[in-house]
Amino acid sequence: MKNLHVDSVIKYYGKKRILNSIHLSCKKGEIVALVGKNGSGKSTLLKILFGVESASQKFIKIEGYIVRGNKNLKKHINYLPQENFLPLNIKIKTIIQLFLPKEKSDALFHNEYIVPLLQKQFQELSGGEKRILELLLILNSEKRYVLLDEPFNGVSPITKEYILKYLSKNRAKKGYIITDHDFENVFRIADKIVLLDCGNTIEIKDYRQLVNLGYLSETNYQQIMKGQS
Ligand SMILES: Nc1ncnc2c1ncn2[C@@H]1O[C@H](COP(=O)(O)OP(=O)(O)OP(=O)(O)O)[C@@H](O)[C@H]1O
Repeated sequence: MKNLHVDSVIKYYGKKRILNSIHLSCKKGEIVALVGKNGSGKSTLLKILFGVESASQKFIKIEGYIVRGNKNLKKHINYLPQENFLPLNIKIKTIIQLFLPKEKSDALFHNEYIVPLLQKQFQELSGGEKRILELLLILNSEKRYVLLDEPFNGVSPITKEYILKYLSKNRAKKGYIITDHDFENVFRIADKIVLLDCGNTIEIKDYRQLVNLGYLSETNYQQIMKGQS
């Protein structure tokens, strides 16, 4: 089975139970939208999956094999954190060469969004420019599963549209778990929606459930329905 499967994740911060034995899976070629209210634990779950946050308990299987140890997780999974992660004072061209194999870096050197940035250092980029560079590096990495924590944050509408098309075009190559509060755009490309609520994951079959469970307002729901008609 070509998928990333996680279950029985339990996480406490102090005495507060954040994740309550949750489970989640993502097939290769699938885009999973992980949504939930502020503070519901989405970032925590992605960090646990990538192995940069500990958990009291977790069980992760990748393509049928149980994965033990955080180093092994990183062999298969890449992660776009909410915060910038690239070195500040290195030229973008060098960062791309360090981060990607030659074939991929050469392709990125011709990307319309990257060309104007190549001779700059990361610290000289705007927030949105930083985000698209980091996102394209993660999406072009060799890893089979990617976790994207708020990829659209600070990104202008036209660039967002570009990212959505880029993801759709490349969807077959990897499995994607995306969390972002721009629910309308994320839902447009998602194959599956999972709500994190009170420490549990709930697979959403109907947008109405998101209203009943307090994630969307009635107005939000009408917006989605209007967008679909
Ligand atoms: N390092 C930490 N120490 C203690 N509590 C934390 C820590 N990181 C997160 N939390 C708490 O864990 C809960 C889940 O946080 P998390 O950042 O995972 O939520 P989220 O769903 O990603 O939220 P948002 O949508 O606002 O980004 C919150 O109550 C938060 O206050």
